[in-house]
Amino acid sequence: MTKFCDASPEDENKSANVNRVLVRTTKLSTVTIKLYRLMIVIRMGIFMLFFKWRISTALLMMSSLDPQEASTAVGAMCTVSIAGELWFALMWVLDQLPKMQPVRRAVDITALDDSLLPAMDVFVTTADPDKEPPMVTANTILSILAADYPAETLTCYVSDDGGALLTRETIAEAARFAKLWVPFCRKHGIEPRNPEAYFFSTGGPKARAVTRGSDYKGRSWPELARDKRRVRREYEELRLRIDALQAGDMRRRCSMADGRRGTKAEDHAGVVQVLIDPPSSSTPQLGVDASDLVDLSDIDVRVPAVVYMCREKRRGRAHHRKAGAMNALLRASAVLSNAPLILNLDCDHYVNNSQALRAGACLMLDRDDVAFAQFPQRFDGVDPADRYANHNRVFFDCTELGLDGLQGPIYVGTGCVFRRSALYGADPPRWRPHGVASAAAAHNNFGVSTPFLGSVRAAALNHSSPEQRSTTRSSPSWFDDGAAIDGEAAAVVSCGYEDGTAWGRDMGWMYGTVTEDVATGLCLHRRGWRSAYCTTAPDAFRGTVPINLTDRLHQVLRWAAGSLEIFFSRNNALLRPGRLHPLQRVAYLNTTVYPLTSVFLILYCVSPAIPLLSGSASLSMGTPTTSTSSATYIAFLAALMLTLAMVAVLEVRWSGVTLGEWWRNQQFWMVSATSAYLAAVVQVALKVAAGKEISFKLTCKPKPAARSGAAGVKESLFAELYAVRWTVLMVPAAAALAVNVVSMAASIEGGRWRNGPAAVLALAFNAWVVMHLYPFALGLIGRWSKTAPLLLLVALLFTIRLLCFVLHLHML
Ligand SMILES: O=c1ccn([C@@H]2O[C@H](COP(=O)(O)OP(=O)(O)O[C@H]3O[C@H](CO)[C@@H](O)[C@H](O)[C@H]3O)[C@@H](O)[C@H]2O)c(=O)[nH]1
Ligand SMILES: [Mn+2]
Repeated sequence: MTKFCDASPEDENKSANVNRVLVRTTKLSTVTIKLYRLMIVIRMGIFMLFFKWRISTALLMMSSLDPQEASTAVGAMCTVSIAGELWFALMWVLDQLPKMQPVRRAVDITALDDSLLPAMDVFVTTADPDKEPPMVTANTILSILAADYPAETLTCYVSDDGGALLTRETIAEAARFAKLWVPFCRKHGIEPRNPEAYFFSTGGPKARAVTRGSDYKGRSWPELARDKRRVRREYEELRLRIDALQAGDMRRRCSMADGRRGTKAEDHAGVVQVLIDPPSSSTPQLGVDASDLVDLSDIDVRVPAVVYMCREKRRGRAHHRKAGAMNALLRASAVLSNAPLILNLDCDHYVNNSQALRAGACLMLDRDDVAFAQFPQRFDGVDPADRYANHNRVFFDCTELGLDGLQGPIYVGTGCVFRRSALYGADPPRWRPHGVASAAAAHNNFGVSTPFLGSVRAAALNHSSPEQRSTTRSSPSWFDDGAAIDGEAAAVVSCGYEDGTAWGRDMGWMYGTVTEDVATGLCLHRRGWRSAYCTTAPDAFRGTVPINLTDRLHQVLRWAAGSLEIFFSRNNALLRPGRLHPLQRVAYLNTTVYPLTSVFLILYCVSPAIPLLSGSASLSMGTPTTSTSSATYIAFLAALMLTLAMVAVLEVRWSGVTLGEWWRNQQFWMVSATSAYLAAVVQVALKVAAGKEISFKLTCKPKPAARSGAAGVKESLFAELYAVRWTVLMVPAAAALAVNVVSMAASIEGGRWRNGPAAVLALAFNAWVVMHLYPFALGLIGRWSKTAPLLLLVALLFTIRLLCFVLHLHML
């Protein structure tokens, strides 16, 4: 019960009306972290020595070259390879520096005072029911409605960017089922509150249903089995109904020759429709004993409000993808519930821990300069080997923790709680010494809607006086004037609303990039806001991932292209730093330039082949110094590799990521850097040079039936992915290594190696590449038809890379 127990200057702006510590922040300062920092510094030192040596030898070699020889080719080659090495070193430094001061935050939700809990609007985005199964969306909505948050302060907004009747009907069905599901969850305190995950245990290892009495948190343990059976039967009926809706939708589309979804998705009217009205008062409404179903006497049966939104879209008008949808949601929700906190979830990310919303609220109440609290993204249905590095653990468990020690984690889309006032372009309190700016007066920034401007004023007021946090509605009573308010809500989602305003530029979610998340977070950080990272156990939210290589590479491509778009926009982190912490700026620079690595990587690999092909410079650029410089080079490389490995091991130790996960990350980095990143560079080059817009290819979400948790699932579920087991794939890898060993042995002459060190290094490198090739080999077998051309291209690049690297060594 101590107040501000770790009172550092950072804690000074804690909210005054919190009398217990909501959030405890610990700086990691173990021996491991100290060693980690030391190793990073040592490795940077080695880099300096290496480059000093590398550049001076290159200059020396060029000056000693016979001018008859085509020294331009040699010069170009040296330049390219040194530039490559410099770039790789720079990228490593940019990646490591922001990770040097990680912190961990633990929230204490029991310290929350329910009466101070701010209202929360949850935004769910959907775009295409063909790629995003309606059943997945329905489950997400149900998990939100059943979350442990006061029903009268929670509202679920669902955006339907496809303008599909199917989506609207699905949400309506889910809303109907919620009247049973939500009280059932409350009665028995079950977890997770996503029916599919609860009944069919698809939620991964930690998210299994309560099966032991000791874990039971509800009120009538003996009744659980009976109630569960009945609710499950209802749920299965819901599934059938939604399947029938989907089948009907299919028939409808088939009967209309040109009435495909594509045309409707890009051209439809705006709709805002309240599907469940907000519960009227804050006193729990108790249920009755409906003996044929579930006994709900003494259970609060109120269900949070549900609002369906489909913003207007017209052909030829930019709709700005997810960012546009989020901004429309921001305005529509302002007119209706105007909650000070906003949670953003993609339609496939459900609430896995019913306390997650409270955890988010803790972080926001703890400090008033936090614009958003990002949760780690966790996923179901990833194959146990995580071949495509879908879990992205190094990012979520190292990078984001490191950033939290600076100015806060990067916003990466789904699973993030926002402060509404921050999204309206307001400065954080520290930079606003003279009270709230009368931003709401600026019509030209916000657009013209009287109720909306009123809500902005209410939100600003709310931000300055925390005691009235939970009552912020712009109108005295929500939906008093139902029809008028609905009409106004529809007006703020019309496609012309944003014309001539600051939406997408200084307000709301940012436009101009396909990764609106990174850009939006960057803009908030630049204004001086900070963010916080919120890890919970069990995982707060869980989502789905692309399960085949094609979809995964498309996703990586979109992220890479979006990042580069930010780099080449007015949001460039280097040119417009604003109030960014210097290391935060480094982190943003890293997140926006990384795809360029592919260019250096490929040039680096191909450059040694150029003189070979042109025949200008002989392979033996040999000078008497060959063997010594080759040995020095190898010594440097060995030191750099060794320190890299040590940094990795230490990183793995402090963060709790496994070495396997770290390795998978490296592997998939190699895969992406030689394929998707290069494509992203080309896309962005086309955009910068010719104004060709980058498209947003929606990720396909697997259907619930195909989804499965990582633990205890038989591998047969991944039949398509696992045509061949890993062990079998060891064979070609071992063969490749054997070939190398033999060729190395063959290079022994008279008891001495010709070019021995180079051969050893080539061997090691070969082993490395072969290991990276693993995921490809697996993908190739699993998905031959769809990914073959792509895979062949990448495999070709790899081969070139391998050959060139070996040649490169021999040329030194
Ligand atoms: O025009 C569009 C396109 C997409 N979406 C929604 O945006 C979300 C993300 O799309 P998805 O295809 O699932 O992309 P992912 O790569 O899986 O998503 C990650 O990366 C995106 C940025 O590229 C972020 O927007 C997401 O929040 C983040 O989870 C989904 O809910 C979509 O329904 C829309 O609402 N309108
Ligand atoms: Mn997604």
